[in-house]
Amino acid sequence: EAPLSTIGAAFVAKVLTVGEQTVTLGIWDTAGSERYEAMSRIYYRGARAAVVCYDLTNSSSFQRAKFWVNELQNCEEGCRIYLCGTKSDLLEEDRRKRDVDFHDVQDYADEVKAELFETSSKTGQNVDELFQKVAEDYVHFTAFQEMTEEKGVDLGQKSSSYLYSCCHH
Ligand SMILES: Nc1nc2c(ncn2[C@@H]2O[C@H](COP(=O)(O)OP(=O)(O)OP(=O)(O)O)[C@@H](O)[C@H]2O)c(=O)[nH]1
Repeated sequence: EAPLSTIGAAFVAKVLTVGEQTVTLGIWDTAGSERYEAMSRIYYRGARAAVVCYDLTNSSSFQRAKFWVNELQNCEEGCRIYLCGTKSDLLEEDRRKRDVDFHDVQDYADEVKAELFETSSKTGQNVDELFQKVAEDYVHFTAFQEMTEEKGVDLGQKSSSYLYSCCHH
């Protein structure tokens, strides 16, 4: 069956483990099309991470992904960006289907300080790895930053309540 287009956004929570901690990611799947542009903004406001997807077999989708990366960089300081090339299964079938060069995207990712993953929702390739990285980065960078900046935690103290309040144990 053909999947339906996203109208507005869909939400899913994903629970992951990073070391000793359990992290619950709240994931909004927003529509990438121009038609819903204004609506998508509502959902990524305040986001700590954004997975910007493009189709590896369609170079214009990568141009569109760059638009969203710019948006995020301009509007959401503190939002980590993950570039996600989709449909990698099609490239395994036929390499000639690749329309977006891996190294070009890697250079761009370095430039905008984004991570890069090539995934397939059909085979599941690299999907868990992508979300695991999002959760790990959240724990390593964002949670720590928020804990020190917003709560003014004394770094000399061994434990803080912030991580406990934002992550389940
Ligand atoms: N072969 C293959 N096809 C895929 C993959 N992911 C999505 N597709 C196909 O690509 C088309 C679009 O997929 P969607 O997941 O609806 O794409 P989207 O960008 O979320 O679309 P909107 O919800 O309208 O924003 C569908 O026909 C899917 O079957 C994949 O990993 N491999």
